[in-house]
Order: sequence, then structure tokens, then C-alpha cells
Amino acid sequence: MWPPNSPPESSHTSRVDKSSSGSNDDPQLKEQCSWPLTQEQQDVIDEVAAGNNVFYTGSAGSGKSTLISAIVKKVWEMGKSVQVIAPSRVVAALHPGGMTVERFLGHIPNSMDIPINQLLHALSGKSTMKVAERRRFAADVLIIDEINMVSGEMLERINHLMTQLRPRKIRRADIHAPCGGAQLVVTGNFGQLPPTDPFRCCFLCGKKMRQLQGGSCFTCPSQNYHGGVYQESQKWAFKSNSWDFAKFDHVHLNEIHRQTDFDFVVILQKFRLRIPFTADEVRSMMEGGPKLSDATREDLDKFFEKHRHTEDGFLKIFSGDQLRPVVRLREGMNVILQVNVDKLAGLCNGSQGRIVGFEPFNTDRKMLHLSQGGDRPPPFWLVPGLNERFAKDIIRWYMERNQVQGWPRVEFKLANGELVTRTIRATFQVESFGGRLLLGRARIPLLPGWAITVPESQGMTIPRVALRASDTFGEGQMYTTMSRAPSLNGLTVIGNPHELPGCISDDIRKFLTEKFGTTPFMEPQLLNSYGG
Ligand SMILES: Nc1ncnc2c1ncn2[C@@H]1O[C@H](COP(=O)(O)OP(=O)(O)OP(=O)(O)O)[C@@H](O)[C@H]1O
Repeated sequence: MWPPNSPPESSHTSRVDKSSSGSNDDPQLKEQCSWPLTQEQQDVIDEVAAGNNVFYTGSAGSGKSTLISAIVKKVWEMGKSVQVIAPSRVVAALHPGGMTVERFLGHIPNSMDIPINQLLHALSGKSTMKVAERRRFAADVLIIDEINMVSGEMLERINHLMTQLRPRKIRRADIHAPCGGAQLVVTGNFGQLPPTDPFRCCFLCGKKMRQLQGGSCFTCPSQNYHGGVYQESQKWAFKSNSWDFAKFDHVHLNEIHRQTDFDFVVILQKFRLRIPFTADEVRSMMEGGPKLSDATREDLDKFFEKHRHTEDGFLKIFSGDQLRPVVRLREGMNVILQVNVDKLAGLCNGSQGRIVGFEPFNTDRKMLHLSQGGDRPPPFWLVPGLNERFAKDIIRWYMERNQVQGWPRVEFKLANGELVTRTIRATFQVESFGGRLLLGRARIPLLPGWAITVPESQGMTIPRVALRASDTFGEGQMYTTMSRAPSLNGLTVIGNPHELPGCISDDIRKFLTEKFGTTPFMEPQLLNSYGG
């Protein structure tokens, strides 16, 4: 739950245990709220402050994720507690106190195979550890980012487990309210990446779902077909009962902040809405951007295999969902940063750089910071509260075991062309289930910079992007990738851009039209904000 320690006195009464809350001076929160809000962003905050359940959306780069920090700050000023969750680890790590949906729910990799009532039982109980673990269910406000990647089934789980596991004294008044009475704020863009494996297991019994009609329908294999038959289109969170139950206020953000290049905004909107490109637009996509190497993950794996024996200069990290088991780093190598190190200085998730050397390991407290920018205080405290000692031990163990090199020094090229060099140290995450600590994971938050997968690029602003149009891409992937680039100068499409698939399906179009009328589809309106 955010914030993690005791809050200052507030004129408002929080309904949760204040010992679990924290300092308003947290550097990550301050650093992320340093830009002025636009009116439409302020409107979202006002909706949240009024206590409504809110779903806000907008094109890629409209500031959805960034707005979360301002909402957290507002909620906190009101004396309430808040928890931010997101389906992907990469995006969750960008938010104050953020965690993955699965971790929030106390899930481990096989938890989806377990009947929901057994899961409830495992998470219930009165031991101190379990009570501490469950404290997050007591948050006054639950914020879910990247809701487009949260399946309808997962939203039902969140609703069910929160309703059952919220402390009784909070729950009693709101027994018939969604999520046991917690205020819900959800955001995302249903034109971007869809949920991964949305019908994997039956919610009730945990059995693997059976595919029907070539994958267009799914059902539980048990005799009474728990839940009946699901259409593939029911994968989206907005199709679930919990979505209707929440009675969201729907807000659409129209201004786009990542791209300031008018022509590029037009191209992205056309792509999103499946409007054909002009010849000039095709040319600018193919010729305008950087000449980057055209590599797939297989190419990279081959590269690594070939260089397997040159162990000197390599560091290892542990694996997570989208993390590779081993990332070998060496001087001269291009890398991409996976977390926000210092947003004010322009070093954030997606920054591209080159390793220029290694800083010898040391075992003092500094190892827990991602970086240190001269005299400035460390911008990012990586290991809060209870896990700090554990994290230090793991990272120290890592350093003692890998004597060869040290932390990589990376020279980043900022969007304005300036070069900034920083040491990148380890981050640390823990996974727990039912109050038990299961896994501690340390990693250096860098990816090889020749190529990354689309899910890895989520939430990033990447100054220079090259993508291949001819590859078979899934729903929303191309739009997600293209919209990482801030300008046409930073985008190169290899192949024929006419082959790029549009991203909004009829289901999503219908949903958006129902909620926002024609606003998301009115090109002239969208373009007006850019003077077009
Ligand atoms: N009010 C604002 N003023 C200036 N810049 C902003 C503002 N809001 C957001 N930004 C910047 O715009 C960029 C995109 O923001 P953000 O990543 O939050 O958008 P998003 O809608 O979540 O994008 P995506 O869906 O593609 O991940 C970021 O660099 C962010 O700092």
C-alpha cells in the first residue's frame, strides 16, 4: 500500500490502519508530479476526489500513467490510503508503491489453477504475517493501470478477493459494493495490448479451460460448465460483471503529450482508427527515422550464443516474467533502461544508452539506489520497509559471487541530444503468497538495446524506434510500438506500412462509442488541440 509508513496528521479520517501508510515526502512521488496538470487531467482528479469510481482512457501518450502519481498525491492529501496495481511488472514498477495484479492478489505462478475458494482459504487466517500481507486489501482507493491487459476474469478475481478479504469493519458498511467498498480508478487504452491468456483456467475450479470452435469460445471442462461458454470477445475487462457493478464515470483524455509532432499525431490516430495513409505519410514513416539494426529476439539469442564463451565483462540477473534469465552486459553495448531513474534529468523507462564501463562493487548502503546524480539525493528508494535487509543480503551475495565486474556505467543520450552518464545498480522485488515470502529477485534494470519485445516496451517513451511491418503482430502491438516514439524523426518502419494492421476492433469501437460518443473517433477534434 502507498505510502508505506506513518502519514502526517490530516483533517480527514482514514479508515485504514495508519501504521501502514507513509511519508508525503517520498522522492519518487515528488519527482513524478513535477509537471503541470492540464484541465482534462485535473477533471479526472476532481472526479476521484469526489469519491467516484472512475475509468479514464485516451490515446497512447495522453498522460494516463503519469496522471496516476497526481491521483496518488491527491488521495493521500485527503488522508486516504491507496494501492496502485498493473498487470505487467514493468508498468507496476513505474508507480509509487506499485505492484503487479498477481502479487496484489497473493498469487504465485500456479495460483490460477487453484479453485478460488481454496485461494481464499490460503489468504485468510489470523497469523500476523497474513494480516500484514492482507493490509493492502484495506486500501481506500485501488488504482489499476493498463486495464486493457487485465482480463474480465481477472477483474472478477480482484472484486471477489477484495470483497472477501477486506477487514470486516470496513466491509460491513459496503457489503454490496464492488471490491468491498474500495474506490476504483482504472485506466488504460483498449487499442493497446490485450490480456495475455485470458481464458486459461476456470475461475471456480481452476481447471484448464477448453477451446471451442477453433478458439473463438472457451468453457470449463467440468460437467456443469462453470460459468457457461465465453466468447473470445469477453476477454476484455469492460465485458465483465464487475465492470458494470463498479458504475464507473468514464473520462476520455484528448490531449497527447508524448508526441508534439503534428504529422506524427495524425499518423498514429489514422493507424489507430484504421484510416488509410497518404503516400507522403508512408514515405515519412519509412525514411524519416533512425537507421537501426533490424534484429529479433532470436537474432539476439543467436548473438548471445555466439558470444557465450567471452564471459569477461558479463553480469547476470535473475529472471522474471518478461525478464531474461541472463543478460550479459559488456562495454560498448547498447542498452535500454527499464525503470524511472531520474525523470527530471530525462532518465526514465525506455531511455537508450551505451555501457561505457563498470563501477567496482561496494557493500555500503548506496547499492540500494539505482543511481546517484551528483549532489542530488537518490531519486528512487528501491527497497522499502520490511524487505530492505533481505534485499541488501541478496544483492551483497550477488556482488560477492560475481567478482568479475561491477555495476554498469551507462552513457544515456537524452531526447535533447545531451549525454548523461549514470551508474545503474540493482533493483529488488519480492514475491509472497499467503503471508509467506517466497522469492526475492534482484536485477539490473537494463535490456540489451538492439531489440526488445513489444510487451517489454510498454509504458516506455523510446527516442528511436525501428519496427518491421511485415512481421505478424497481435492485436494492438503495432500501435503500442509506434506510439513509443516521440516524433517521426525517431520512427522507422521497415517494410510496407500499408501492411500495418489497425488496432481498434469492432467490440472496442462499440464500447468507446457507447461511453464517449464520437469523441475518440473525431479526427478534427483530436487534431484541433494541435492547431490542425
Ligand atoms: N500534463 C503534462 N504535461 C507535460 N507532459 C506530460 C503531461 N502528462 C504526461 N506528460 C508526459 O507525456 C508522456 C506520456 O505520458 P504517459 O506515459 O503517462 O502516457 P500514457 O497515456 O500512459 O501512454 P501509454 O498508454 O502509451 O503508455 C510522458 O513523457 C509524460 O511525462
